[in-house]
Amino acid sequence: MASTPSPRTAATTLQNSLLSSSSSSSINHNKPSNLSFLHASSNSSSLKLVHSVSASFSPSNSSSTICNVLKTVESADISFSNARDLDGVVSIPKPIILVSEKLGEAGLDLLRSFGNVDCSYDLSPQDLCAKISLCDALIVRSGTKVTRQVFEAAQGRLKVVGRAGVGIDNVDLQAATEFGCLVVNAPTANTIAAAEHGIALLTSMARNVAQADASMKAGKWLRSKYVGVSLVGKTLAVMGFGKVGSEVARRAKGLGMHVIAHDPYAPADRARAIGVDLVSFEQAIATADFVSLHMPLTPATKKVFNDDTFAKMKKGVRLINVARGGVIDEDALVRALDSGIVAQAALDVFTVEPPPKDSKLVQHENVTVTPHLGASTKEAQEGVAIEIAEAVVGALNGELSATAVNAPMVPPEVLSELAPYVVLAEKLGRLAVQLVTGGSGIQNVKVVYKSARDPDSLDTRLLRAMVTKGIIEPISDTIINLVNADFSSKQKGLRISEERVIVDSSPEYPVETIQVQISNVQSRFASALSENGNISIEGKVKYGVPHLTRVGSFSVDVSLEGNLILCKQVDQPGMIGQVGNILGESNVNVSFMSVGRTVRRKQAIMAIGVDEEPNKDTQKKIGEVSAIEEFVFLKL
Ligand SMILES: NC(=O)C1=CN([C@@H]2O[C@H](COP(=O)(O)OP(=O)(O)OC[C@H]3O[C@@H](n4cnc5c(N)ncnc54)[C@H](O)[C@@H]3O)[C@@H](O)[C@H]2O)C=CC1
Ligand SMILES: O=C(O)C(=O)COP(=O)(O)O
Repeated sequence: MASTPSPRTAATTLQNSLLSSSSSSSINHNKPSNLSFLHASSNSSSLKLVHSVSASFSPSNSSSTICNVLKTVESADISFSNARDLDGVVSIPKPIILVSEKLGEAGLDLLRSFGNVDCSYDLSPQDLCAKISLCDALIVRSGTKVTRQVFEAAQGRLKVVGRAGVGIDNVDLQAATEFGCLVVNAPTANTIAAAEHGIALLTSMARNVAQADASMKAGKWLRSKYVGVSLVGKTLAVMGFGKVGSEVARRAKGLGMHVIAHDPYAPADRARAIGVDLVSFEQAIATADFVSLHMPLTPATKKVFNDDTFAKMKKGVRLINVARGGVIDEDALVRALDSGIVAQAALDVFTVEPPPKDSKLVQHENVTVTPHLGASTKEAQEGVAIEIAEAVVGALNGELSATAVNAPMVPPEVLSELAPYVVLAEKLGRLAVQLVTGGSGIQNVKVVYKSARDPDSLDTRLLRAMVTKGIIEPISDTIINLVNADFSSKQKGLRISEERVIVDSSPEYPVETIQVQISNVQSRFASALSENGNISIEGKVKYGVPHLTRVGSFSVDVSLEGNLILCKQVDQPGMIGQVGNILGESNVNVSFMSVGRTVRRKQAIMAIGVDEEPNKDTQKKIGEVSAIEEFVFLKL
């Protein structure tokens, strides 16, 4: 027997729907597809995995506006097939995790206990693209470039990229977000290793350790050539006062150095606490004897050390870089070394890694180099491997990792509480879009949450993302999830606004009702228009199950499971029987029925939940019932 999932499982299942998997009608437009994936649905107590869904869809222009493709949505062929094992539980194949660079054993063990791990080091970009469509997760260090091409080649399967380290400049985050792929990193485990390497480079550079060692090994004994400089009392400028930078500062203080730092985002009190003055960029570079770089590589920091900046430095300054090669204009550094502005440089990182063998910078006699070893201690690599394995496994389980780089962090307890509302939000979005007449064009959607809770304590990002998913996923060529919902809606020219209305009910429940309104469109079912001319549907969660409670200005009450027929009719006896008979004759099973009316004996809306899709003939017969003014069949 299928057991009732625990709240944790429920939250995880929900997160899968939010993050890692497609839901009931996810469709890959790029090629007709037959996909198997998890679908979050609800029963009275909690969420269950219920369906494997196969969907086929013809290609469409992904840049088309919603109006151009609504007709296609209406004719999409979506078929459901259960994929349960003997216990009625969906069997899920183990995820495939590609590890493209050396990772510590403890992390690999953790990954192996969860999925099938493919350690393929030194893949060419072409080989990576060829493999990636078979992988659910990819773990990299700094050597693998995770480009847009990689996400394209993944064809929607890649759910998470784990960066076993800090810097994510080798991952195209924009592309990851567009493709709905979560990126997580391991930001803490290599901090000390990087800081210690920075100090190692600082001290060995000051005393010419590497050069002296090389010359002795070449049979020389050059004591006067390698006279060094002392550190005590010298000024060190730490550029980027984050995790590594502050640990370098702490250690340099211990060496008796005067430490200043530049970081536009660092709090002054944190610097002051370890006796470091935060100063401007200009002041830092103009006064320092040693400059140590610890900022990330971003568009703002690219080549920030260039001819102009070197010209402003103290003559004879010494430079250490354990951050990223790209923050330095390397040609300018060679010029600064040649002119003596920079007396020495100690570099662990390079614009291109490995740098060309004939690199003037690497070969320069006043430069000490290491091949990106900052994070390479046994301890750091074990720590990083565990940190990233946990983050990737969590992400594959649908959890939103605390180290997510391109998605909001949502605590598990919030996810668990919102679980049925998230399903409701997606279904309302899916219903609302089907009520729009093909070709009308959707630009403005408003989601109204009625809740007894203080608006500040209600996190609606998940709900908004799921309404968005319901609306645009059927016409999108990518899976929509929490990572890419906002991006995808903007790209399609869709403006989704939100309103929170405080109601006088129990704050025990996060949301009383969710209403989805679509304005300035025509509807296939005129009764779905409210007084102000907007398509408007509203739902609520009852006993854990999402229900449709309002269509236009009519109240209804039907569980949002299976499919739905909405009929507008004259309010008169016998209507339920007539329509029920027609459906029964064609073997369409009715799961729920509800009638809502505005004025007695005048007009009513009948909402009928059906397990199967009525064929054209059956739909025609319903339309021919004289008291029925209009009706629409909607897929949930
Ligand atoms: N060589 C190696 O093996 C390693 C290199 N790293 C690199 O070191 C860098 C720092 O790492 P963490 O300290 O862990 O990161 P972090 O995020 O804790 O610190 C980075 C700091 O740089 C600051 N920053 C951003 N833009 C800046 C700017 N324009 N000017 C000055 N400061 C700026 C941020 O406010 C932040 O405080 C990263 O680029 C990372 O990739 C980290 C670990 C190992
Ligand atoms: O964590 C970082 O940012 C690093 O640069 C470490 O890189 P690596 O994992 O050793 O290739």
